[in-house]
Amino acid sequence: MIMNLFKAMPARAQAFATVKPKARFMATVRQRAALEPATFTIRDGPMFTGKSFGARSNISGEAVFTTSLVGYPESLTDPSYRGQILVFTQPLIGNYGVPSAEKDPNGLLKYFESPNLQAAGVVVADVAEQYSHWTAVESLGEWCAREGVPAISGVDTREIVTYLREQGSSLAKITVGEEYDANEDEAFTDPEQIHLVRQVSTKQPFHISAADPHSHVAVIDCGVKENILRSLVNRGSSVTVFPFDYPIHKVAHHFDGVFISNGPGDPTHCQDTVFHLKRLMETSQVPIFGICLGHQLLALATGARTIKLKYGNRAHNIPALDLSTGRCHITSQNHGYAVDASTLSPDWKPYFVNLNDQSNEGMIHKSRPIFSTQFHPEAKGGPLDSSYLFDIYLDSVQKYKASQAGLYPQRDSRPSPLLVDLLGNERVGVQPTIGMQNVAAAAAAAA
Ligand SMILES: NC(=O)CC[C@H](N)C(=O)O
Repeated sequence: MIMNLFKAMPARAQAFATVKPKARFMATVRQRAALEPATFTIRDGPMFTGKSFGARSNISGEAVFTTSLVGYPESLTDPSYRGQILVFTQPLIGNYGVPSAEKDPNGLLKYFESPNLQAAGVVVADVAEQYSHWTAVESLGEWCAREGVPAISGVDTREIVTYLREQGSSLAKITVGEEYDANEDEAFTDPEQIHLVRQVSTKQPFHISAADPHSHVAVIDCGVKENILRSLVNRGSSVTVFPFDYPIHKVAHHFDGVFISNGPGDPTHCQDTVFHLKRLMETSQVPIFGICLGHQLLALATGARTIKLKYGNRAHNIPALDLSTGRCHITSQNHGYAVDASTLSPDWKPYFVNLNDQSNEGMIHKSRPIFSTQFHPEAKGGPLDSSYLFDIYLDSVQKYKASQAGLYPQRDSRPSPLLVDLLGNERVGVQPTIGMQNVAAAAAAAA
């Protein structure tokens, strides 16, 4: 083994000598940038000094932690992380690099959950500068720098996470450069004060056709993960994706099902969506499925309440008990809010419960095909234990479609050319994340 390593060395040295001068120069620039000091400061809490490996800019946001071991490209492109500084408990992050924004035959991103890096900042104990994977096109540091997202390594993430567990999710900032004066701070930006869904939702409807569609679902985009669209389209349902505040109840009769996506921030910011969902359930029998923020919005629409958890659940291995079968599923999660199950109205019952902290993990209507989950059945990253929920949903969608055949004979699963031919097939006008200052500026500009 040792002999093999020695044998490999001259070959590596030789390979480096053949690297083009420009590439060598870029590598040196990157190395220098990587050596720059950076700080991670928690408001009213400790400050940690480390090294910058991302963009040379300062940001602030809500510091949250994830205990997921893999899946950093998926997590960091999940729009639900918008405005958050993500602290990884897994100590070595970046060793398999970052894939490309390549698309699949349906026009959906193959490896990312949205086109851009969504988190406001990244905190790791140890970043891998060398990476290796067949899908990788760049390093985590190169990606963060290109996307304008600051990142810090060389800090004790155990201490940070212990603090966040004890104090709860906290406002924090990443500052890059030699001099840091805690007193000269720009204010800590609080993403809770910003309507983050408005920033990540498509500005206009778009359409993705399944190859041989059996149904057509309307998706309310609050920051939809690409794998939710893949999960529907690959199971044979075309999707038309609507902005979060689109009056969905006015167009629902064109569709066989309505789906409510995940998304960032406080669910109570989306009062328009909540009102439209309430009207939808009053005026239509259409099957509805909601995931994460979608679950919280559906709950608000039925009159239930949401609460903020101390530090949330962000992991790929959280046990959720299906109360209808007694089976436990290992689930992928990323949320800071939860539905208060004690406020569910009599037509509803809890569907799943979290076996770690007993928080609500889903609800189901007692007689209609409407349900929602706090966890992510589409995973990415995470286990696919609960992906069968998409099958249950699409079964009810097809049943509903059959029951409507007499009422709407003109409707077929190839959506009306009038409705969708004019639509594009990707998210429209969604801003990349370029640090929380920019997120705040964009919010001010949009107001
Ligand atoms: N993944 C999500 O949809 C997150 C929902 C919501 N923003 C929360 O943090 O609870």
